[in-house]
Amino acid sequence: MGGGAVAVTTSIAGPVRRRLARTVFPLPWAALAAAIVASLLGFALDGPARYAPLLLSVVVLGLPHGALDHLTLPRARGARPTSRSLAAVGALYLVLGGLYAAGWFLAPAAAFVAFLALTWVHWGQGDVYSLVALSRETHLRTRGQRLLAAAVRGGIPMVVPLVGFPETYRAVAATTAGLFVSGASFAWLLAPSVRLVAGGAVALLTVASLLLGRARADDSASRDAWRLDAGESLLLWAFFLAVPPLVAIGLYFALWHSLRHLARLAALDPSLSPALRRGRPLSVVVGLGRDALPLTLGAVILLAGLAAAVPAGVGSVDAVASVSLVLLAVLTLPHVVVVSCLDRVQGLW
Ligand SMILES: CC1=C(/C=C/C(C)=C/C=C/C(C)=C/C=O)C(C)(C)CCC1
Ligand SMILES: [Fe+2]
Repeated sequence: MGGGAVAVTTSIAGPVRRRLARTVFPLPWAALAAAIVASLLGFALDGPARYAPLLLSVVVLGLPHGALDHLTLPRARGARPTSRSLAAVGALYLVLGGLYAAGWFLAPAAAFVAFLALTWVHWGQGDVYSLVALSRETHLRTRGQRLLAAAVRGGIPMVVPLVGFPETYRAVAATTAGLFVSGASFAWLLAPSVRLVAGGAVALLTVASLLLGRARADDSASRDAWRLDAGESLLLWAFFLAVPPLVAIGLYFALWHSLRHLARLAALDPSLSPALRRGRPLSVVVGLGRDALPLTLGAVILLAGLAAAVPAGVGSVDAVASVSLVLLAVLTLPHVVVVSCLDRVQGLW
């Protein structure tokens, strides 16, 4: 793979790193494994309850994980947010979010496909950070390896549900685009060739990334990091193959992506470092929660505004879930810009 070795400058001190790793890794593993077992045993949520994990994930950890974007970059640079930096993030959200929101009204099917691509990139980049920064010594040594790992980690949640549950996948796409136009069916998603090519590509990427990582892991610490990567990759494959997508995406978004990002932000906040060092999780949660509350509430108000604005109206729980997805999409575009800047500041790429 191209690119020289990159050294990540996350500067998370050893004890804090270990503590964060103990929070961020085992809990979601257990939850995902339990969901796999429950699904294999035939337990399934029925009717409107199917939407509960997704809707809960949006409010509980999902929106808050982005609601700190205005504080993130100054903190990563060791500075305090200024009115200028706050205005810059506000303008970014207004312009990019506004343009993408207009895109949903003008070309909803394309906007949905763009959302899948955006999520692929973003969930991939988030996982690469955790893999690199929370391990003692990473096996992901080069930029090329990290790009490959990002393609795998973002690709699994976006593609594997299509392999296992094509009809649910199609229905969510059609309902979401259907908020804006009638007749969006997304029937092409059901074509076996589409599923085979997409699923096969992500499977090949997974194998390639793990083989390359194994070859680059040349000491015991980086071999541990590789084992964690391999175990997680297999867990995610099994999870998205076995667990119905509305439940799976909800659990993943809250307990995997958002929790990891919040842990990353906790390590940046100087006021939380005593609590992190001493292992006081409640103080960390309260500290993060306080900072995230205003803009989480702002986003809930936006959700109500968006629900009122979509042409089809919102009269059912699946439409509520779809409006939430559109809001997530619109907020995720500027969020990806902030997180990509953070990746750069922290030397991830
Ligand atoms: C709900 C759902 C889907 C899409 C979810 C997406 C795209 C979520 C993105 C969330 C983001 C970007 C959160 C911010 O970090 C799929 C895969 C179509 C399958 C059916 C269920
Ligand atoms: Fe995110």
